[in-house]
Amino acid sequence: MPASDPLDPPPDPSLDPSLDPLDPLDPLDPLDRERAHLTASRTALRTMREDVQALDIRDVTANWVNAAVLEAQIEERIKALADLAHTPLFFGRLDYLPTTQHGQRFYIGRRHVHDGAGDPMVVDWRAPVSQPFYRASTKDPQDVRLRRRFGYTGGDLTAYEDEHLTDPSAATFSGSAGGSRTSRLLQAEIERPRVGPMRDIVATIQPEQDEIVRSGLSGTVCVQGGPGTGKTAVGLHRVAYLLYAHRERLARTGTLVIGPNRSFLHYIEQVLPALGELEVRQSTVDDLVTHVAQVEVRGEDSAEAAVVKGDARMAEVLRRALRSHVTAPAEALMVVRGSRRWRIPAYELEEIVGELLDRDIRYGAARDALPQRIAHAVLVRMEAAGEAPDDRVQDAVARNAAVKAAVRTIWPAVDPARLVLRLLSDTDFLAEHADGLLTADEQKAVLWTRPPRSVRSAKWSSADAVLIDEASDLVERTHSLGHVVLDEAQDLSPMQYRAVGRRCTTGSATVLGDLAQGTTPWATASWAEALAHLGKPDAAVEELTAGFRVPREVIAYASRLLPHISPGLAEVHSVRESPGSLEIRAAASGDADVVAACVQALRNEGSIGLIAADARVPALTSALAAAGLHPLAPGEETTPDSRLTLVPASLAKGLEYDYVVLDEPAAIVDAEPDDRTGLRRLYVALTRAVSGLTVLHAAPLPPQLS
Ligand SMILES: Nc1ncnc2c1ncn2[C@@H]1O[C@H](COP(=O)(O)OP(=O)(O)OP(=O)(O)O)[C@@H](O)[C@H]1O
Repeated sequence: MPASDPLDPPPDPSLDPSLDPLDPLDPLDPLDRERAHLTASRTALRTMREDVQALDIRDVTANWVNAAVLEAQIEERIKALADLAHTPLFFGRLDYLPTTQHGQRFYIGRRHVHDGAGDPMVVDWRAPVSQPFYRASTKDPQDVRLRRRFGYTGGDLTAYEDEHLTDPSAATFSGSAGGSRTSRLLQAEIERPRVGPMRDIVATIQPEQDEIVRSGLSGTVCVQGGPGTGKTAVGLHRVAYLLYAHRERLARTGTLVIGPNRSFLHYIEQVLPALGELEVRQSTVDDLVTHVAQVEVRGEDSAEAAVVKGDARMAEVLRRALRSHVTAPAEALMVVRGSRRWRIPAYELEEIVGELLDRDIRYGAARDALPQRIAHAVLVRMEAAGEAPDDRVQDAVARNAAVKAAVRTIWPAVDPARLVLRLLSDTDFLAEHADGLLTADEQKAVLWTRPPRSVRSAKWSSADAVLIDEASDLVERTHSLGHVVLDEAQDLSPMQYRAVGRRCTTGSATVLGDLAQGTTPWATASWAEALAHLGKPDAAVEELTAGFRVPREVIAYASRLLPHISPGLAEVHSVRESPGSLEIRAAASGDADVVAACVQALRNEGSIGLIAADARVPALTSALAAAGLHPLAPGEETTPDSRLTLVPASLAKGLEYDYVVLDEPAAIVDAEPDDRTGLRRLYVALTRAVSGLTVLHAAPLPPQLS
């Protein structure tokens, strides 16, 4: 584009090296200068979009298919170049020392913007040149002289904050709001009311989080972190980073985010699109496996049965049961071709079968290979008899009716769901294959008391679907993706880890969780074990301990439970400067007090979560309705007009609200099969609040809290 093009952005004073923004004699106010750069960047972005819109593809595409593909790509590009009013184009700036990057200045934003000459006006936060924005410090300035963060109100640039990384005498943070030892913009971001879905943290990713976000694609990372340490946020930003750094490879192989339930997935689903990534699938483990198993989950297991079904020993039971379908041939095989007959004796067939069983290949692949192996044996005989058969003859023999019939008997097709159905209904079949693996009691626990008639009529449980998934993988290898993020991983059973692991056998994973928040009877006891089941025993385990959600006083209160639920685990240290509020009240008049506490919480700005034991939800719904309050369900998006959510304790994990009213802690503990699980559930519920927590109790509080 010529320099005189009227669409060229106006000259940008912030990039004029003769004007130093830090020079007290500079007549321009730094904020005005930055606003001018913002305006110029927006104009440049508009021009980029208009350039794409004006592309004429008639002459460059040979046929309509290519044209349609190209048009779709252009549409995507136009969408990606939209200027969203409430998403600032840049949130930071780096001024390098003259020794590096030619002393250049870079504005850091969610996407790359360049001017008419192709020079960057905003660089993508994921570009290597942006990394010091997240990692540099006065101890290690990484050749950066100045780091500047910007504050926005609505879409307007209203504040900035500087760190002079090479000047030890400067106040740690200085800027339009004055000097401070901690970042006021970070504090403001953390304390911003939480109405709406989860949002990105791209402007304020912390150094230890950034290390995880930017770690390489080839390795699996496991992150242990207490409530609110940013595990989910880090996992999602890691996906965005990997898609930037390895776009082509991941476009081919695919990326998947796994969350604990659909309400959680609804809550997080906007983060990646906000970062410009629209192509990432999000799913629960249940959805993943039922899709493959092609069964519906309609049943529920007792805790005892689910623990056994989720145990890794079941993988071996299934393997044995599947292989038991292979039978040694009883008699010789006769193959007739033209006027000749070829006889393969039983012992030779047995050798072929034995060799296939010894090789570590899938049941289905071995079954597919068997006809060719038999045909080969026939060919050897033909050659010995002086014939000169070629590959076509071998193929024809492999398709011979007698060979096919032999394969059907020796190596029959097995339907994975039917196999599991039989294992769970046929006492003898289970006993035969679980011998030495499961005790008699364990076998009894998994057997159906009233076996279903068919796969379709069976009331499959979640754990059953995972068994079918395992069996399917034994028959046919599961397709592996390039990268899988597994959130709230601590709740998975060994068999579920295996199900996730086979979806990234040739790729890598990011495993996120908190051992103290494990609330399933099979919850993970150690990450080393979990990673072994996942098939990534060498993964690095990182720990995050800085808390960005829960106020100091509240996390200290909840942490009283830690020695009882996960001894040895580090307590979260809240980075929140403002104290937040914690109130613990004995409620005299039951539900009326809870409703009153919600009404009071609604006087504050932001979202309100009323968390209660699942069984209390109907009564509380009625009590709220009587007061004219109609709460949302978890995962439904809060809006400025509808800010109250009634959260059954079983669905609270991963979610957060500005103010939380916690109903009857003892009921939350009692609803679980054992004390430790109950206290863990309570720990989750106590750690959902961003600004204030009110605990109401009619029954005595669990003694571990005192
Ligand atoms: N660097 C950061 N800057 C600003 N906010 C952050 C940062 N890191 C995390 N947060 C915020 O802290 C809150 C908690 O983060 P997140 O939900 O990712 O934590 P978590 O470790 O997954 O918590 P839980 O264990 O409870 O699921 C979110 O609102 C997130 O946006």
